[in-house]
Parts: sequence; structure tokens; C-alpha cells
Amino acid sequence: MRIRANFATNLSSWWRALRPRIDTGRPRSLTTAAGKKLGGFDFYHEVLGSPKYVVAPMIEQSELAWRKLSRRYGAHLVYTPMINSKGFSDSKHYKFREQSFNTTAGEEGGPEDRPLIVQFGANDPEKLLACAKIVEPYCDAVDVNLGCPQDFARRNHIGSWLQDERGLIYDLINILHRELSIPVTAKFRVLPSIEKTVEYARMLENAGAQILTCHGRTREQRGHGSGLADWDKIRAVKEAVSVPVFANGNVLFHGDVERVLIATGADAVMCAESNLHNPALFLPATHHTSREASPTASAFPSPPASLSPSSVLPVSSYLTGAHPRHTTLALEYLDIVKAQQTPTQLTDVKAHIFRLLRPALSRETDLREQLGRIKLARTNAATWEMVELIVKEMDERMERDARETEGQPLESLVTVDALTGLPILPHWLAQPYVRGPLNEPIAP
Ligand SMILES: Cc1cc2nc3c(=O)[nH]c(=O)nc-3n(C[C@H](O)[C@H](O)[C@H](O)COP(=O)(O)O)c2cc1C
Repeated sequence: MRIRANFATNLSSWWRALRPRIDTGRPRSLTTAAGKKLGGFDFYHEVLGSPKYVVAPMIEQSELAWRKLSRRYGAHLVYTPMINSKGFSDSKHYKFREQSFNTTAGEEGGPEDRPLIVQFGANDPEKLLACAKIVEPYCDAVDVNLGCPQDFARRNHIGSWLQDERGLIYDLINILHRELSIPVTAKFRVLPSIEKTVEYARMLENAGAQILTCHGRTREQRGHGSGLADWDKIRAVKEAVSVPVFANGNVLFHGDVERVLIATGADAVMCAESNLHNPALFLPATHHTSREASPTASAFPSPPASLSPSSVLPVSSYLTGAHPRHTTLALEYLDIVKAQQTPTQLTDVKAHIFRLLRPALSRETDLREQLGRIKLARTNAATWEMVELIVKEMDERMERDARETEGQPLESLVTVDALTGLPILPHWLAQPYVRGPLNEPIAP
């Protein structure tokens, strides 16, 4: 027994020692020569490789297969979905743990799934540490979720529902800072004033957070009334702390990616919804995918000078990025799901396909209904085959529609949404889903 345990420990330390070099070819030492773990900008540059484009933690959506797809299309760093620390480290809830983040996934993800940050929702420092210890060998940092505003987070007393308990938040971050061999990071929402937001961010930094992700919306801004993120508050945070800051909120198109970086001075931009609708969001228009689907760079020149998130800009300034055909992306995603051993939940897969194909589903309603009706078949392979058949049928219909406009430059096919002033691309291309006017009032 002891030999086995020693063997496992040796194997794990051997793997940990080698991992940074195996992963990317970059020198990614987790510690300095003096044996101190890297933090702040040293960690950001040397371990993470100076990421600029980050895919957000997304429950049921930033699972291994999606992370792999996002990385292929330009994401530099990806987070896991939030894992509720309640039960994760407990052997009674083994199945829950395997579904949330199994160590086999950590192994299988391997170099293809790095750099990776694993996020937890927690309210008990000791339990959080126990969870973080399990994932420590398979990721580059552990993030604490302080931003989730949902009702289940309220019921579990996690996420943004902790934001008034500064002592507890300090302890959650600080225990990971002291006890883990990898850094701790934090993702939080802004508070009603700039002063309070900055004070909060400084506390997180003092507790030991080595990267701060600032979502520019308050806890009250959620659901349909979520309104605009406040980039000024993000800038104030960036100016107030000395660790890297990731800006989150209000990025729909590729043009917004550069805009938010300039407006906030942030080190990286983190995207959630827009990544789900177009995982190629971070790629410039000049990137060529298997289907010709991007405007030419000269047709849509550089990002605009205006830096306010609410200003509606010339259509051309949004369309500086790649918009591949959504069925191509969906089929590639399904190939990843089928090829890996780590299981993907049917609900996650369906949610991805619904989001990707959204521009076309309101036309092809028969396919939307068929997709909605799919249930787990006897084998995973049979389930994915049913999904794939629907996507392939959609692909043929998109090919038919695209052929009708053959020879016309893409920019001549773009229309402008009367409500938002934002561009609408042809329905066969991946594009963001815009819910309402950009300056929509904030729900009380
Ligand atoms: C489907 C979905 C799941 C999400 N799950 C999480 C999560 O697990 N943890 C978290 O911190 N935020 C979560 N969020 C919030 C995003 O990370 C992000 O902060 C928010 O959507 C704002 O970014 P966006 O404007 O780019 O969408 C989720 C968002 C979406 C759309």
C-alpha cells in the first residue's frame, strides 16, 4: 500500500516538475530560483504566457471540449465552469466531482488544455482549500468566484452574495495564497461607486489574489436588465492595484476586444456570451477558416477612437474579426466531443449548438424542434450522431443560402439592427446575440 502511495506521490511530483516544459515549450517555472512561487506579473508572463484573450468561467459551457475549441480559435487562457466547493472534496460525492472536474480530464486535457484556471464557489476556507488541493496538479491557478448573482448562488451563499462579508472573502483567498503551490485569483463584480470598487479590489489583492478579473456590472445588473458594464470602474481598479487585471463585460464583436483593452488599460479581456456565439471572436478578419467567412481587413479598418461602451459606432468598426460559418464550428466541436474520453453532458452540448446556430434556427424551425427533442440514446456515440445529423442538415441549408449570394462581398450583405445600431451578419455566420438596445435601463 505504502509503495503504491509513494509511487503515486513520486509520479505526481515528477509530472509537476516536468509539466511546465512539456506543455507549450515555453519556460513555465512555477517557482523562482529561490523556491518562492511566482505571483502577479511574473506569474502572468512566465507561467500563463502573457494572455490577452481569455474565455470566462461558464457553468455548463466552458467544459473541456469547448475549452479545446476556443483555444483552437485564438483563446490564450480558459477557465473551467464554477465548481461548487460544497461536496467536491467529499468522497461521498465522487460522481459530482468526476462530472465537475475529474482528474482524468486533467490528464486528458493535458497540454491541449493549458493554461487553465479552475474556479470554485465557496464560503468555507478549509473546504475550499481541500477542493483546490485536488485540482492543484492539473491547473495553473485556482480562482474564487465572487461574482455570481444567480439565485442558486444566493441559496448556497456563494459568489456575489459574499461581497459584503469582507473578512470571509479575505480568508477564502488568503488560505489558498498561503497553502497552495499555485497562485490564487479572484473574479468579482464592481460596486455602486468607483471608490467602493477600488477599496474592494485592494482588499482582494492584499488577501493574496494574483490576478483580478473585474466584471464591470454590479450584482443587481443581471438577466434581461443587465445593461452596460462600467469600463471606468475597471480602469480605476487597474490603476489602483499592482497585479494583472482582466476586464470583463460588454464585448460583443472583435472590434470591442481592442476597445475595452484601450479604455480600461486592462492586461487582458475576458469574454463569456460572445465566445459562446462565436468562439472565433478573438481572431482578426484576416484569419482564414475552412469556409471563407470573414470580411477583408481593408474593408473594415481599425477599431474606432470612441471608447465609451454605450456609443454606437460605424458598423465597420465592429467587424474587424473572423465570423466563420457556425455549422463548421458546431461540427468541429462535435468532433472534439466524440474524440475525447472525458464525457460531455448532453445538456451542455445542446446549449452550445443552440447558441452557435442561433442566427439560423429562427428560420429553420423544424431543425430547432428536432434538436430540442434529442434525448440520451443507448450510447454516447448514438446520441452525438443524432445531434450531428441535424447540424449537417443545417450546414447543407446554409450552403444553399450562401451560394445564392456568391460573388457579393460580405460587407454588402451586412444589415444594421434598427434597435441597437449593431451589425447583423448573414444568418449562416457565427455572430453575437444582442438582446436589446445598448443603453437599456438597468433593472432595479
Ligand atoms: C452560460 C454562462 C455561464 C456562466 N457561468 C459562470 C461561472 O461559472 N462563473 C463565473 O464567475 N461567471 C459565470 N458567468 C458569467 C461570465 O463569466 C461573465 O462574467 C459574464 O457573462 C459577463 O461577461 P460577458 O459580457 O462577456 O458575457 C457565466 C455566464 C454565462 C453566459
